[in-house]
Amino acid sequence: MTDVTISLEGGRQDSREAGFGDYFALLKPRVMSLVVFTAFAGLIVAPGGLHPFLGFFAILCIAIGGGASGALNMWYDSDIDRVMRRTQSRPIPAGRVSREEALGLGLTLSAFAVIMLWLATNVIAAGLLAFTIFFYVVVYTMWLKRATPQNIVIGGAAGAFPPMIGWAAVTGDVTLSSVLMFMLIFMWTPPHFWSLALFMNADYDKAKVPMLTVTHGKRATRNHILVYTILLAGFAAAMFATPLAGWTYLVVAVVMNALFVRGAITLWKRDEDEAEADGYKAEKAFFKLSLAYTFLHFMALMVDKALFSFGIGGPF
Ligand code: HEM
Ligand SMILES: CC(C)=CCC/C(C)=C/CC/C(C)=C/COP(=O)(O)OP(=O)(O)O
Repeated sequence: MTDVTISLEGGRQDSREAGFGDYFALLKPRVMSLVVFTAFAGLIVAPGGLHPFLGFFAILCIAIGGGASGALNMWYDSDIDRVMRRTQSRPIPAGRVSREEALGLGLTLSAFAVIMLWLATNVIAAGLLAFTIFFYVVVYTMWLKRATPQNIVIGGAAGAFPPMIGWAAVTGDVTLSSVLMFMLIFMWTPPHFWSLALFMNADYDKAKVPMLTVTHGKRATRNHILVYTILLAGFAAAMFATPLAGWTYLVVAVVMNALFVRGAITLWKRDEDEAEADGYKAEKAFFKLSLAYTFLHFMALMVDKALFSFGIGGPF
């Protein structure tokens, strides 16, 4: 373990020796938990089956690959992370892990995860994992994030691939059903992130990251959240008419989309004085709801798959 004591302007300097927890934090474990869960859902709802050991190993590879992409994101973004309050105590800006170590860890784990997934399952799943890491690190982090307020709309595709990877690990292909799961996350990402940006705007402003809240203001961001949430609700409802979804999905989709649209309308109606006065309560609640939204939709798809296998429900 290395003791890094470089001086980093703005970062919260911490010269204690780096421990396992610091290297683990580089993998963005909290965010990746939902990424891994959606990959797991893709694997479960795919037709056919994988030996439980191989299935577990495939999910482990996706988790390692996702974590590695988080480390590469932190390697490249250490200058931004040093400026933003939310990210200042991450291992690199805090001075506990060097950029070189994060780069080395990210590249090694990426290669390991892709090769192992290939050996354990197939080239399509491994290729998708490699492409996802590339998309998050190169397309989103290195290019779009600092270039355009559409950064997360396009870059969000990276976070939408994991269920496709899980599906491909079982079937070895990319089909309409796996693309539908991709689309659900792809359309969910903008409301998920922009609600957070509403109460984290000062950070992005300070770091000069062109998030929509910075370039077009919070009013425009609230309008965008509403439009994307309505589009998402339409798409989520239409997914009921596909063989992937059953009655559990329908119930979850109706409840969660009603709540999500209601939340988006609440955010749309609020002005900044009101939001500041109550500490962005509604925005924070909407962000939390966004996490439950994805978790429950994918959970419902898995429950329906189990019910189908008992002959209950059956594809619509
Ligand atoms: C480009 C797309 C995305 C952007 C820009 C984005 C941005 C963010 C940010 C800035 C946070 C706060 C992170 C922190 O804790 O420091 C966050 C939290 C989170 N995101 Fe996303 N996100 C994206 C896509 C996703 C995807 C695809 C998933 C999973 C399917 C996801 C799951 C989560 C979770 C679970 C948290 C909460 C972590 C916690 O408990 O602190 N995000 N997101
Ligand atoms: C399997 C695999 C490779 C999965 C990757 C999934 C993926 C791309 C998730 C995106 C999640 C995320 C935290 C984006 C944050 O944006 P940011 O990096 O701008 O956030 P930050 O400010 O917290 O660093």
